[in-house]
Amino acid sequence: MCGIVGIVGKSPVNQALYDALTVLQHRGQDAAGIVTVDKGRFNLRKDNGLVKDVFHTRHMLKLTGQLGIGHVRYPTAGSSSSAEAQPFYVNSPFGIAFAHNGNLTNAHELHDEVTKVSRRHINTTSDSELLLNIVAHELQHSVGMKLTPDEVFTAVAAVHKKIRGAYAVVATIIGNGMLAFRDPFGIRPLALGKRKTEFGDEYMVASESVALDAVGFTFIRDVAPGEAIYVTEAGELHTQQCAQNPISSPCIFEFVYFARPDSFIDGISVYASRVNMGRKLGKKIAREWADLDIDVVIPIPETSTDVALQIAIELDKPYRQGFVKNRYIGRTFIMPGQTMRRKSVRRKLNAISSEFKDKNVLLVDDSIVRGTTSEQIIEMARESGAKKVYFASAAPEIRFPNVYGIDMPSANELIAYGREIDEVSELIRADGLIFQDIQDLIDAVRELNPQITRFETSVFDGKYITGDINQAYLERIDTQRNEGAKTSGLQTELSNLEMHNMSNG
Ligand SMILES: O=P(O)(O)OC[C@H]1O[C@H](OP(=O)(O)OP(=O)(O)O)[C@H](O)[C@@H]1O
Ligand SMILES: NC(=O)CC[C@H](N)C(=O)O
Ligand SMILES: [Mg+2]
Repeated sequence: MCGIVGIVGKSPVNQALYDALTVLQHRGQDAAGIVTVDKGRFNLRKDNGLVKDVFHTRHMLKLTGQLGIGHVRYPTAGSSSSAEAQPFYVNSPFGIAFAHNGNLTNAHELHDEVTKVSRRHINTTSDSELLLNIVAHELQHSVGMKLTPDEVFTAVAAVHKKIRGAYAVVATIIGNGMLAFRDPFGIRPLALGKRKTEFGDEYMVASESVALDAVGFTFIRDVAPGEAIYVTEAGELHTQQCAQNPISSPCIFEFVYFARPDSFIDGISVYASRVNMGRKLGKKIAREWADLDIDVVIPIPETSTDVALQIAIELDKPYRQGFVKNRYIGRTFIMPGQTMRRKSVRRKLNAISSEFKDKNVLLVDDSIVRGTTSEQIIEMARESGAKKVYFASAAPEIRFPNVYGIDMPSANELIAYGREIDEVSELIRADGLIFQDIQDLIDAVRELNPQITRFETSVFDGKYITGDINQAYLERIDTQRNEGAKTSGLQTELSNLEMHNMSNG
């Protein structure tokens, strides 16, 4: 998952973009970037690293201008090279800088079209650079130096027809304004906000509403699936539905893991959805494990805490913080390699022995993906003297690869792939393992906005909402992006030109 943000302001936007990216950091820890527009020029700073490490005072001082966009990256295509950090740039038409959250599922076909038909140069292996060039190609049909909202929306409508997959996008177009749009299924989130100033209204889009809160913008609404938002440099807001058959189908994994609990996505409080997940899973545990002697419920920080507390309430058992999280280590699941992820679990979490000694503990996590966390945490609980260690997952078994912006390209790497629950339980060495039912997960989220009739749930049921995913595609992404490919160098570290990028020095 990546995080994107864009602001058309009435005063310098560099600090607000930076602050917004820091609260979107949980969506991508690999690279960060900001582009601002000032006097008809782009100022760009992007590099691998966390927001606080990428932007130093000397960069911030150069990021002048009242319009800009930003990105935090978690790679799902191409490599982790700094050359694939976003925003990306093309010089024609007008000069466009661009940031994307999601993953295109027809990138392979699009590459041929962009290079051979449009004769555009693609300098990286990132699907986002391709998407930028498709947007640029469609905007090329406009006339004159000032885009009309109609021309912008016609271009977005044409882009929707060409591309498949998940995309929430923000772009700045020199001399014109800021464009943002969301795919026709609304798989990835995008929120729109506004701030009133004495000089007029400022507009902002961001992956999560929490970014609006952090910089003092008021949430207006979610960008609708398929909709485009165009804000001119002067601050006029234009919106239009640009997709033919938009059907809201948000990614359910945003609610399980990705998003911050204080965000609202498509009218749903992420926090409330997690409390609901805890309520439903707690009831299932009470039903199916009635004879189990659980002494205490312990969350695996950080994302599962809201779920675990509600499970403890349902079971009428004490809730204790048995693990302390090192606040200086980021999320382990979105780290780029399995070696790094494995090492980080113990550096990140440490047990408070007294909470485990001679107790039967129920550990709760939001999800079990590769099993990296659960296996090590159960071992830590036992080392701390736990008698029995039971494990509950707020999400169902994850058995299918993700193709929409979550880096789970290979079924073989998923611990529940091809395995029954008791086999997974044995592998992670739990005394008992229980998963949320898929329908309960859907209900937990949907109850908070019944207008949404379906969710993107492919990692649990293998039903890919865009309808274009076949075995050949899954095999291709597996070969390109599985652990072996990443470590054997098949995914070459590009050291290509980082054009228009401020250096580290
Ligand atoms: O089965 P795995 O492959 O280990 O993946 C699942 C784990 O990874 C995530 O935690 P993470 O450390 O990324 O972030 P968090 O602090 O938000 O829980 C998630 O919350 C689970 O704990
Ligand atoms: N997680 C994402 O949204 C990734 C965006 C894009 N596919 C990239 O790899 O840079
Ligand atoms: Mg976790």
